[in-house]
Amino acid sequence: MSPTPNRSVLLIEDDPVLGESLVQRLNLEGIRTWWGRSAAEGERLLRTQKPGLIVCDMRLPDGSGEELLTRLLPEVGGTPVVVVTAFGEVDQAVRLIRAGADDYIEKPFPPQVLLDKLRAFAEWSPPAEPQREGSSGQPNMQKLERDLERLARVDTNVLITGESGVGKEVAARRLHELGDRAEAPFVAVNCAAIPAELLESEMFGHERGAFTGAAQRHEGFAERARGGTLFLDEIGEMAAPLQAKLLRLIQERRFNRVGGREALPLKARIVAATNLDLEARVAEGSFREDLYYRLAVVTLHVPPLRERPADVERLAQSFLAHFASAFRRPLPTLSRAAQDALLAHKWPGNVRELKNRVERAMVLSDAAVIEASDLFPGRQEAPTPVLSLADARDAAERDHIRRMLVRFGGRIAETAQALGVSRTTLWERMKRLGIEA
Ligand SMILES: Nc1ncnc2c1ncn2[C@@H]1O[C@H](COP(=O)(O)OP(=O)(O)OP(=O)(O)O)[C@@H](O)[C@H]1O
Repeated sequence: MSPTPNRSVLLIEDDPVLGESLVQRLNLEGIRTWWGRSAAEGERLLRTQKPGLIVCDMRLPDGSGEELLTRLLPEVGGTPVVVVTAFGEVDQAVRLIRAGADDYIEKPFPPQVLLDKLRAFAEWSPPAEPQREGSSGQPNMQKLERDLERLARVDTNVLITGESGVGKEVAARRLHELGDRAEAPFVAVNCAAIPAELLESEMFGHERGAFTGAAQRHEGFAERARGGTLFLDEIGEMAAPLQAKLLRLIQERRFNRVGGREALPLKARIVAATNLDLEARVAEGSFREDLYYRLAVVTLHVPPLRERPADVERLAQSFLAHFASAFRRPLPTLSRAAQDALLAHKWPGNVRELKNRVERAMVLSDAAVIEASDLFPGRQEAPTPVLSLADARDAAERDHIRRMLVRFGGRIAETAQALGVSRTTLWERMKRLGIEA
């Protein structure tokens, strides 16, 4: 019988913000965590507990993590050790890996990175999750849907990342609707669109007479969100002075209206989103590290549309239905060439671009069938390549199998059934045609 995996962590880390967000996140995953805030405390915990993994920062108030680990590594037996280094101090980690540590992480990093490392150690592999139909039947979107359902039940801050137009705000709204806060307001703030000098009074509100022109008391976004969700979009664009105020809001869950003496409680949950590389911003000093750790207790990544071909088809159909109803006309269909063109496109503007293209096609054409040229006007038809009959047959077969795999979310058994062949035949055909599962 294989031993039960020891899902527990000893964290030796003196930074209260990083430590707290890691402990919170690990607990959320059901992983028992001991937190030593100094080298001495870490050593005591190591001798009294039996952690399944040790995560140790290199700079500790009462000594260096390197000294601690060099001394203790011979004693930890097979327990994996992950070293946390400051940005740009990788050589120290390399020395420790030579001395027996198993891996390292460079600061700043969101808690998810640590979880991924944990999973990478074989005994940490999480129990297999049941396959369920999510929003699209594709593994990455199923995972997003599952994460949203799970996170809707807790109150942790969430940072949603992904390219522009992938649906970060849609994900944040879904998180809001799935949880207990659904009846309360969802207040979205575009941190990049509001001028820096107005953002404070817009975010926290102001008292009457707080500044010239403040004729009335004004409720800010934090107050208007009540017990709902305060969604901070484009958080990476927030100016430094406001970052400090937001940190206070998150830490103390209190805020003052501009010109107000009374501290008001923050009742809303904070969900932030960014399409920038926030870790890089932290490393270059334009985004506060402590604020980053507070916001990114859980990071959810929404993949780009080009990695979700089944969503291209599903969303295109739903936008056709949406605009047909908005324009009060019968639901058009997509020609075969239009479907192919949608799947071949790289979608730099993601779902927003798809929505715009479908809307424009329906404005330009009131035919019952939408053609590729309606979706991609001005695009040159590719000249027909010269192919042998055998190669043309292979190309058509390859395209068709790929499309059916997309339609059935990559599930071989269902795809084979729809194609009227056995699973073995499908596997063989895919191998011959160079199609990846
Ligand atoms: N799953 C979806 N279903 C229907 N519409 C969607 C979906 N995802 C995104 N959209 C639509 O695509 C557009 C962009 O979505 P959204 O604003 O959520 O993206 P975003 O990632 O927050 O973009 P940005 O980074 O530019 O703020 C919106 O019009 C939204 O309604």
